Amino acid sequence: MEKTLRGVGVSHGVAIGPVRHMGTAVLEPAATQIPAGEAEREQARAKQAVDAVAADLVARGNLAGGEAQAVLEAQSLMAQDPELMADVERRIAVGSSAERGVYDAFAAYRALLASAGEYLAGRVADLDDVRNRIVARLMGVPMPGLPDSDEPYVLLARDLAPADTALLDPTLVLGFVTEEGGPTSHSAILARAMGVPAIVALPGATGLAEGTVVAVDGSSGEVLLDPSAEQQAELRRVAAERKAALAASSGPGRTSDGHLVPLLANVGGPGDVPAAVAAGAEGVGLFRTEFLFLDDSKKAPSEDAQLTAYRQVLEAFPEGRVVVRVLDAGADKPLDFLTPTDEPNPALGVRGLRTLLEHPDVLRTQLRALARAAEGLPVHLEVMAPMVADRADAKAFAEACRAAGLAAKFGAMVEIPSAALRARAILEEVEFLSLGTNDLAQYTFAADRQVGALARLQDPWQPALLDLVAAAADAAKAAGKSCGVCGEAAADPLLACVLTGLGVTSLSMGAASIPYVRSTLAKYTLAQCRRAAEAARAADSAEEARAAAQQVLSGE
Ligand SMILES: C=C(OP(=O)(O)O)C(=O)O
Ligand SMILES: [Mg+2]
Repeated sequence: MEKTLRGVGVSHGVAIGPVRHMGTAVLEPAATQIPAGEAEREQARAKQAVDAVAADLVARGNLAGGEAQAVLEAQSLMAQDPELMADVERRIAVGSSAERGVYDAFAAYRALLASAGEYLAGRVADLDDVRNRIVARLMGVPMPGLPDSDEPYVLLARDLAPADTALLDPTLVLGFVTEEGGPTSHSAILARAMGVPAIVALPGATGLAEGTVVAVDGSSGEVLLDPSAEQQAELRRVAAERKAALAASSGPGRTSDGHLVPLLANVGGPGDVPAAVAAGAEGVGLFRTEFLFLDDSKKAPSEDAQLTAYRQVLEAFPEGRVVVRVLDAGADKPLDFLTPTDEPNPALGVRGLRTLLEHPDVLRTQLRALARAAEGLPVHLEVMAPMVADRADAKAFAEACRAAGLAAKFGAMVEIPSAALRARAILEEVEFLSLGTNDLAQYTFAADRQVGALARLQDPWQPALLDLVAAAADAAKAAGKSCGVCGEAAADPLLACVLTGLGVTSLSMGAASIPYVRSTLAKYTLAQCRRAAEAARAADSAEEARAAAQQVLSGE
């Protein structure tokens, strides 16, 4: 294999460490019969695997402590259930292999649990996890799902779903490399939120052997295999220098001639707030509330649970601005209890605001929790709806906000081309716009944001996308209202200057990108940004637009 692989760098920085695969194996062992003479050996193998998994779960519980410890200890007891073990041994005695015996015995137990009332049925997922651990150990393959590692690693995956990424331990994941996904995929967004280097759309990434040491350069998109000690030292030195230079930039977002462009953070919950504050975010420009809903895909979190999470985020920015997006379920962020499963094309189906208008109780609970969370705080709360298509959508959302007694500004995300084209009408109903350039690119170019092969069309430098940004920003200016960008386009320092030139009034991004954008924006005047924007819009491709903007900015 080549020593250097190339993909699309989507989150800056350098990570060096061994790779661990996101396990994807379907753990159904073959149902072949074993000779009778091997039964005893297979039974011993099964017992050994069960004991090892049970001990491992207890050890992990001891490390984790708290509630997690109780869950892991309960799982360990499940693994060692005497009746379950007796069933495994019976199955092996009549010809099953150890792995198949475990698989079938757990299936029978699972059926019993599933039919034994709500509480026990809720334990089915825990049981499946125990079964997968034992079967994976017997088959000698990685566990499906997140890698089992106590050492920091670079995560390799075909792609990452929000449900996977919500469980990632930021102290263990040094960086991500995925085969699929574009710059706006959730793997990329999460990597930026965690501030770890990441590369997406790297064909063959999952072919790397488990444990291979790699150096991931999230700026260049390069993965170096087995880097020498000198190469590692050089990469670390360059990354540290870059970081120190960035740390030196501070203060509010502004051009060199003082035009203010507030730099806000994209967060998924209270856990992302410290990084946002540390990066000097002037507030939150996108609080993706769906991450609060991922813990239990069967129902929404209670009003009180939501209130606690919202309050924690609001309190972190006492005098600042916090823009909360109401639940954006569906398509790439499905929720069992809300998202239809029979849609031929979920990205074009009932998702975002459409889902909430079909489930007004969920919207009402969320808005009430937000209203209560903001009570008594000096924060400037703004609430916006995802996937607004037209004025009727904007009106329905504004009415729901008013009905919930929300003392906040109500806004609409512009992530469907129709909303950008008719921004003026939408602004009759709401007080601000926020451009979701990830979905706006997806719908403008009919290019699924999860498909790595279409990365060219998801590139936010596409002049057609810039035209739509300009249309929305112009309408907002005419109405005397604000129009921010909260899609990943805002995290690209050069593009951030172009967006400023197009008339965008704030930029919101993963916390780790804020210093990069701040230091680049501070180098140019508003007039230069405007000229760069004009040059980019006059181009015919994303590459030309980028080069044209670069030329304008570097030539002056
Ligand atoms: C900000 C956006 O929302 P999300 O990435 O969560 O769909 C967007 O679509 O640009
Ligand atoms: Mg979106």
